[in-house]
Amino acid sequence: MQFEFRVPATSANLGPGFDSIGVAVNLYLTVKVLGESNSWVVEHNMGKVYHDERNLIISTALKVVPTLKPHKVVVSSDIPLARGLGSSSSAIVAGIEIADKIANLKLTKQQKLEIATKFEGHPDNVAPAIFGNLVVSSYDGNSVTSIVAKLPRVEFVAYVPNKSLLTKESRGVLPELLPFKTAIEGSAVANTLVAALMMGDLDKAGKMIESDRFHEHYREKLVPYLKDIREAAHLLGVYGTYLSGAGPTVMMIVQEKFAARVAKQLSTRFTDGKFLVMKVDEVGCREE
Ligand SMILES: Nc1ncnc2c1ncn2[C@@H]1O[C@H](COP(=O)(O)OP(=O)(O)O)[C@@H](O)[C@H]1O
Ligand SMILES: N[C@@H](CCOP(=O)(O)O)C(=O)O
Repeated sequence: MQFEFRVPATSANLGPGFDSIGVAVNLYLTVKVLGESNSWVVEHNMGKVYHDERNLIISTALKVVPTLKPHKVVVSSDIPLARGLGSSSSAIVAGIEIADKIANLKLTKQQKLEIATKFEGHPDNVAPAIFGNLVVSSYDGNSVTSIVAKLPRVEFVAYVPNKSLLTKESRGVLPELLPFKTAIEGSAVANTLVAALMMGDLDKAGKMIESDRFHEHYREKLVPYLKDIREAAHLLGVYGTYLSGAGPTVMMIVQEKFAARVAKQLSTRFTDGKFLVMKVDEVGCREE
């Protein structure tokens, strides 16, 4: 059996939407399944990533269907690894897709979302990787409730540092508990963000994106440049700046057509990484 599909990268949190909100963007993990083989073989040029059944894509497929027959798979990706652009979520979604196709499970998107969230632990990246667009979700440890929404017309500028940061390490600096007052403030900010996005009020959305109470403050020591980029971005009229996923990428939401200019101007000052201009992916995981 041969098939090909791709999964978009995702940018999670948008500030206060910690573990809940994410958006699909137009960088892709492309997977070609070439046919049966004596053992699992994954061809790729992604550096330190396994080529056998220990590869996250394959280990995920085998978690879904342990008896899945081995295949030869060719993977290419323009999603940077461990940079806060959801590479592991895209790999998990790809693994579920492989299991679904080879074993003819006929899973619905909602079933794929439930499985992916269980594996990843939170739905904010896997949901937009599956559905495309902006997705707001909640997960109670058992089932996931999601709303897929279109964003107003904006572009994204990402500062992707040269140095990686594993999500696990960046979650390690977060507190066990939040004071009740902080939690209430954080929830109000997140609610207002979603309402502003739905009404297309990008100025208020930007203000809320930068008012997170849940995680950015704790992670600042891992991403000291966040504050400086945010300040510089304000001078360029950017709507809002946030830590993409667990970082280290810093994401800016920018008025359409200004993104290239913002990226160019910031790249003269922030030189220990690259700037990428992205658009929303409105489709999510799809067959090629
Ligand atoms: N396409 C892929 N194939 C196999 N493993 C992958 C792939 N993409 C990501 N991974 C694994 O996920 C790790 C990064 O996950 P994580 O720390 O959550 O960062 P990210 O923000 O990129 O999701 C990589 O170091 C690699 O082990
Ligand atoms: N809500 C998570 C999102 C992690 O996203 P990733 O792209 O860094 O894997 C978090 O902030 O830890």
